[in-house]
Amino acid sequence: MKAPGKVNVSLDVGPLRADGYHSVASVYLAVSLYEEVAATSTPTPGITVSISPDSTLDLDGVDIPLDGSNLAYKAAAMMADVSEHATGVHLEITKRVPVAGGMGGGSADAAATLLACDALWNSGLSRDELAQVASELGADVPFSLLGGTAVGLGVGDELSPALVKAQTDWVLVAADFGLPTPEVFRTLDRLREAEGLDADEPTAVDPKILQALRSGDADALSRVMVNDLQRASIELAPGLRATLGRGEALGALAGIVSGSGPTVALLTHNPAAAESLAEDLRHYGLTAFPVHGPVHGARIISDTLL
Ligand SMILES: C[C@](O)(CO)[C@H](O)COP(=O)(O)OP(=O)(O)OC[C@H]1O[C@@H](n2ccc(N)nc2=O)[C@H](O)[C@@H]1O
Ligand SMILES: Nc1ncnc2c1ncn2[C@@H]1O[C@H](COP(=O)(O)OP(=O)(O)OP(=O)(O)O)[C@@H](O)[C@H]1O
Repeated sequence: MKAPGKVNVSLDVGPLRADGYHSVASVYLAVSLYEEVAATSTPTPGITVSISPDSTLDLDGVDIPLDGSNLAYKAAAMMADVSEHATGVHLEITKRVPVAGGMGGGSADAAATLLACDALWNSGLSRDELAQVASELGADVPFSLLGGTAVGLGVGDELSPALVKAQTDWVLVAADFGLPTPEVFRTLDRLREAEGLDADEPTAVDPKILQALRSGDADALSRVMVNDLQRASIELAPGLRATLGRGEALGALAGIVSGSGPTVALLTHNPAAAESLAEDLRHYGLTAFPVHGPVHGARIISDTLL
């Protein structure tokens, strides 16, 4: 199975709730950077996980747990609980999405694992039931199952698909460090508190963002994309400001920190512009991937469907 990473084209963050989460209003875009998960039955019961980085991703010094705290492991354990024919299972994850990068890489692993175990054990869960399990695993997991373009409300898990056929072309700049999502949210709360600002409850996304995405108008999109978490990510990693500036100086229409960061997403006019911007950024020693969106959510790998 493969599942995509995401960029939040807009992310409006409300106040901290009693459950430790923040309500959000976000436009999610699934992009063409995929995680892969192969699930195979094992003769002994239990769940094992192995990770093999794709050649495009440097995992040196990156800590990914292989035990019960791995999101893919958790996904398999939840599927085993509801599947009559569950067996032992080995999950082999091929990583391409930067780890702790704000692109929902672990969430993509979880989404791919849900489908892989569903197929392996014939769980009989409906797509809605799978989405329910997904939302128990994390705020971003339901979107990785769904893919495409969607508006996310609640904590990001209440999704409404947005009919977007037009493609937008981006360059993702991966950092050589991660940012823990909870710390980025906490930093935003702290910055707002220091300013004496009370965040409004987000209830809807700016319709201009969906209009720009639907018409594939990258210039219009570049004027309206926004991420409330960006300033918190920059507070924790001030070098991100330079990455955004570099991207724009080299011709990106606009740049945005993806989700909780530190990956930066740079918007371009077309695939050729994305290729050439990525090439230019590599000359500055940056890790840059040209991608496009929207792409499909978690699904069986088939080259003809790429
Ligand atoms: C930043 C985003 O990636 C934007 O799509 C998501 O909001 C984060 O989604 P995620 O990583 O799947 O988040 P989870 O694993 O569910 O939550 C991790 C932690 O992030 C914080 N969190 C997450 C989502 C949210 N709406 N409000 C939060 O405050 C909470 O501290 C939570 O304990
Ligand atoms: N399958 C997994 N892949 C990567 N990290 C995982 C996985 N399972 C658990 N983790 C842990 O979760 C942390 C965040 O992982 P992930 O790559 O999903 O972050 P992220 O992309 O920033 O998430 P999001 O955008 O959803 O906030 C990692 O630092 C790692 O310790």
